[in-house]
Amino acid sequence: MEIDHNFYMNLALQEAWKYQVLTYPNPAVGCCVVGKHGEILAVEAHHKAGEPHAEVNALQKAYYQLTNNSEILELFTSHDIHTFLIKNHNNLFNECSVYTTLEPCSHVGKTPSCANLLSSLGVKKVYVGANDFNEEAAQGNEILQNNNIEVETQVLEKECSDLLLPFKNYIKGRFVFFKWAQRLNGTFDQGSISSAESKKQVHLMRDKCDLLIIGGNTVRIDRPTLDARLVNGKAPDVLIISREKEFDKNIPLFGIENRKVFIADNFDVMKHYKNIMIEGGDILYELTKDFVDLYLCYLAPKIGGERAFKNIDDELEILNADKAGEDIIMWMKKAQK
Ligand SMILES: NC(=O)C1=CN([C@@H]2O[C@H](COP(=O)(O)OP(=O)(O)OC[C@H]3O[C@@H](n4cnc5c(N)ncnc54)[C@H](OP(=O)(O)O)[C@@H]3O)[C@@H](O)[C@H]2O)C=CC1
Ligand SMILES: Nc1c(N[C@@H]2O[C@H](COP(=O)(O)O)[C@@H](O)[C@H]2O)[nH]c(=O)[nH]c1=O
Repeated sequence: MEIDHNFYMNLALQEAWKYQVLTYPNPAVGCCVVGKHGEILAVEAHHKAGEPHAEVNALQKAYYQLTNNSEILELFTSHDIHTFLIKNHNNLFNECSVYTTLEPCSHVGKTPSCANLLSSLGVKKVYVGANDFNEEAAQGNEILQNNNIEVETQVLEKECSDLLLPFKNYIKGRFVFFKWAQRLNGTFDQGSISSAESKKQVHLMRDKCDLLIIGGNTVRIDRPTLDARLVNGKAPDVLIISREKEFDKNIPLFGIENRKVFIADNFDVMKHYKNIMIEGGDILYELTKDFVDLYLCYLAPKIGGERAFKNIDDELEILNADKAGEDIIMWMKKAQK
């Protein structure tokens, strides 16, 4: 395998996708710090809005790799890590390169500016995937260049832009993704399919989304709860898509405090929500295909079940594939025809 700039950027991308959607309303971002001999010092991502950016997490780990000083690992806020690095860097990063999927931020918001931090540390070169189109945070490249840091842009630009698709939609007002679990023979029915790790990931996503859409039949068959209990998270509001008006109110999803449940044969209520997850089968897939932005499939190494996605003639493009426990997880968008 050729170890080139794309190789390092790919590591940053792969790490960032693990937190896709979980950084809402922030973008998913990854960062890789490389030492003077090409050795990987850190591969990190932004985990959650309000917490350190990918660059800060990666520089924290890289500092530890270079110094073995574990004091820095005891710091958790972006502000504390910035302050520590600026005070203690001792020009350690002068020969290091930094690969970041998104232009380092220029503005001081909930966290200090990453472009300023990289400038203060005097890193050798910064490789950037996609430029920031969020006007508030853009101009990071310019700050770096004004501080004599070499900057190379558009490294794996298409892949880094795809990573930002949810964020672009948050900014426009609404992001919708369709998630389902299936077996190797394409079936999605008859109970538990996913690994424990996948189920935990799905609960992290439920915790972050504000509306969960589900089919009427699923509610009648599964009698689901649709909360985020595996991660002690909050339960999203629920929209049941159905031709029926009434459901058995003893079904656990109706018993969750502070949750709204809508029952409708249309999607109008979506206009009040910004981060929407659909958990559905083939019928819901057809009903929602005009407005779904991304698809997320958990593929389990199992065979069984009965109902599969049939009579659907669609092509999707895989944007990222990873493992979640025993399952393969795939983020996809509609293929350009
Ligand atoms: N593996 C996974 O990730 C998932 C699996 N499932 C499984 O799928 C099975 C249930 O599938 P099903 O609910 O059919 O599939 P879908 O998730 O595709 O939901 C479709 C629902 O839409 C409603 N519907 C159909 N046509 C219309 C219409 N024209 N207007 C409004 N509503 C309409 C129906 O509800 P109604 O009949 O009330 O009108 C139907 O139940 C269950 O076994 C469940 O466990 C479900 C979700 C995710
Ligand atoms: N079986 C299955 C899923 N099924 C979805 O999860 C719902 C059950 O949610 P809850 O009652 O909160 O546990 C169910 O109705 C269906 O929408 N999802 C997955 O990620 N993997 C799985 O294997």
